[in-house]
Amino acid sequence: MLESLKEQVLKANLLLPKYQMVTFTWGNVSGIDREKGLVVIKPSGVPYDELKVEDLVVVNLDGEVVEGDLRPSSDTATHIALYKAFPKLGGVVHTHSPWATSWAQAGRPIPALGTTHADYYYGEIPCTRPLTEDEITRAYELETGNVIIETFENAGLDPVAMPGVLVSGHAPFCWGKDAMQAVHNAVVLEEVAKMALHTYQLNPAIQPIDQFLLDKHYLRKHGANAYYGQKTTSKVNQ
Ligand SMILES: O=C(CO)[C@@H](O)[C@H](O)COP(=O)(O)O
Repeated sequence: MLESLKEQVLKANLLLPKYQMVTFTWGNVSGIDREKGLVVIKPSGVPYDELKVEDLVVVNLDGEVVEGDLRPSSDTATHIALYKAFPKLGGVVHTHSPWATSWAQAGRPIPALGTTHADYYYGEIPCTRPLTEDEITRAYELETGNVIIETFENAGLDPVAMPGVLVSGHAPFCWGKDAMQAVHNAVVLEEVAKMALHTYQLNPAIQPIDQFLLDKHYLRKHGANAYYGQKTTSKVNQ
């Protein structure tokens, strides 16, 4: 069951150490089959260099294991909450990548300071509020998902145009149309977080880029008339 999704989720998980997004067993990637209502996710605590496709765990949207001998990621409830709230998500990734995690630990959103950011994130990358003691003790992973959803609802953010978030005091979660795009967005977030910190060191007074530059870079890759790369329908570069 779900063999092709399992292969993609395995491949996506193995990109995390390749791109130095995780240390030890930190992080996790999942993918969803929305027709079946099933999520394939990394098993908890398994070293990436030992991870095999048969180790992956399949859970339903209640978080119940329906296939697999190992326990699913400890962050499974967060992944499921995001899939339920954001119907266009096909893959979710959580990392502790150091630069993005530094911004999350500082409780600071990452402003769009340049076009690298604008190419993937349509504006400031939000940081959630801290979880309350009750949320942490009662249902930590579920409430981690809920605080992300709350952050997006309060700010009126589109999770397609903003494919990631910083969880205050914790680390980033990213997503995409599938597990591979989710990891791609996580790698970009880490790069953008590193650049932003250095940008502020060079110029503490720097302001976010203007809306017209943000629009140009985001929409040339993701808009209805996108013309970046070789897969677009537009024939004319604006
Ligand atoms: O958020 C964390 C730790 O704070 C996670 O990244 C875990 O480190 C990964 O847990 P598993 O997916 O192996 O259960």
